[in-house]
Amino acid sequence: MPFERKESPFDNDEALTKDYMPDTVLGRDEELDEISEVLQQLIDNEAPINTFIYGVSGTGKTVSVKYQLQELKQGAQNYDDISITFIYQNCESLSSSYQAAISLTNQLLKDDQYAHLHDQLEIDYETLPSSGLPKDTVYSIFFDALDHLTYEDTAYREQLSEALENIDQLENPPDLQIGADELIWLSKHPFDDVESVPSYLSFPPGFELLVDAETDLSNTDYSRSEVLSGIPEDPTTLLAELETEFDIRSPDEVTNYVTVVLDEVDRIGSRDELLYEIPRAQANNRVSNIRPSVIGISNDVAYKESIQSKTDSSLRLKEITFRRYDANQLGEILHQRAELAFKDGAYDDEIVPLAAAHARQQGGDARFAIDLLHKAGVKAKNDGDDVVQKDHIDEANEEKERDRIYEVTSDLDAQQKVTLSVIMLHDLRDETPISRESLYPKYKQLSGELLDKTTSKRRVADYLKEMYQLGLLNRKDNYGGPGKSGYVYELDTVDYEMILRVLGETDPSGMPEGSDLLSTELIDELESFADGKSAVREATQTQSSVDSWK
Ligand SMILES: Nc1ncnc2c1ncn2[C@@H]1O[C@H](COP(=O)(O)OP(=O)(O)OP(=O)(O)O)[C@@H](O)[C@H]1O
Repeated sequence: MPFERKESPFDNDEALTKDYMPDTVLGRDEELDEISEVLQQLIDNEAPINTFIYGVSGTGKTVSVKYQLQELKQGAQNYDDISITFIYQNCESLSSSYQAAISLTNQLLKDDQYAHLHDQLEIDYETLPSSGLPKDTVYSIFFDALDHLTYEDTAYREQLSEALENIDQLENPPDLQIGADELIWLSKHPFDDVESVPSYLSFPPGFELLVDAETDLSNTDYSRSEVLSGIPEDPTTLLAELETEFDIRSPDEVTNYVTVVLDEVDRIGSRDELLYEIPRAQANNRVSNIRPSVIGISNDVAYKESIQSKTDSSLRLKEITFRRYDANQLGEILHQRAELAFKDGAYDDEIVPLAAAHARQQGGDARFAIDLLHKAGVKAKNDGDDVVQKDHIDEANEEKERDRIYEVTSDLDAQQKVTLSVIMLHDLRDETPISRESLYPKYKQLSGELLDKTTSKRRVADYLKEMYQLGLLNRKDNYGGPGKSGYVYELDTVDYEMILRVLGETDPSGMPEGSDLLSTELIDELESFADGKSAVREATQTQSSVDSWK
């Protein structure tokens, strides 16, 4: 069938993608203020504050930080005594500080605006290899790179190069054969103080001889005037003259701030020393040209606690907490996105509060809310509907819930899956909620038959607790006296089809080869349940599908 363009409710579906950067961040006034308080230090040219931002998923941490950094960048343009550089790193796929340092360094090495680093770091690589280098080497390259993110190395050099091209505008222009890099270098290394010249600098012939011989050229073939013909005798004065004539701010008058943002920093786990090394880099003499600081972002509460135990007051670590969105805030965010994403009149206004309510139930996750709108739009398009309606949102929500449950369930190991099948069996027999004690005999039997081994009641209690924490099971208090489990369990969302799919998968970890977890007993019970359902259905003439058994 030839492809033909479909009618679509979308005007700009980009506005519902995960990397879309909104013009305004809604409903986060307090949090934005707290971030701006931290960043204000840089505008005020005062000691930077290190920050740790915590909040559950989708509470707008990343978008708020990025938004405020943009604002700060704009604000900073009004002040020429500060230079501010940010580096953003998502640590999602990194498992140590070593990897984070490599990734950050490579990000800088790949960035055209920092092309000077390739010369200045004097490393043999275009980018650092992902493994193989000693940790100390990686750290020293990384901090060296940070130390070169300065005004002098960027804007100043550019302006100076331009000034040198127009040097004939000076009253007494010197006859120069060197560029901005050499001039800056010379101004810092008077001839009698020079050990070696970096390989990336290019001086006229004879310069190195002059350097080696210091001021005495008697044993060379060069005369001093010959060598100095392309080199200013007093580079410091020439620089000062160029700065004044061409209105260039001297690097001595500029403070360089470098802020490293480590998003999802909990992913680098316990080997997270970078988070502490960056703020201390100046005190530990790892950098001398910049004032470094760090912003760590995480949604892991356990990580937040570990940070608190590792930091002391010398770190000046300010903590900012992002609260969950309420339904109104989610509604505002969704309204903003829906207006951008959908064509005029292509969505029913009711979808916004409905999607907000669903997302609120998911813990106030804005990412979930926006994705719901996107999925609903795609559903409307595929159904050939001009307008996105409430039904599309509900369907999208169910689909997302199924995906979520499938994801967590398929990660369970074989023992946990057997426990899940036992709960399902009891559920089919109307015997839930059920206690650990009551389900243990069936667990023991099925686990023995299917997996050839059983575990203790205590382990089964652990499985139940884990599945409760994953949101697969509901749990109620049912204290049964000393030594008895205090809880009873039942399935949270009863989607037998999905559980069967997970149980039927061939290779869950811990399974003997060639078997699956669908016990004959479970299948029989399910069949009689389905028969019962169809009998009820026939009797009541309802249209419910076999998929929604319960
Ligand atoms: N206040 C807001 N205004 C507009 N868009 C928002 C707002 N909050 C979140 N979003 C959007 O929701 C999505 C998730 O936000 P963000 O990535 O900032 O959350 P997060 O708290 O960093 O989540 P995680 O911890 O999972 O990384 C993004 O697409 C973002 O643009």
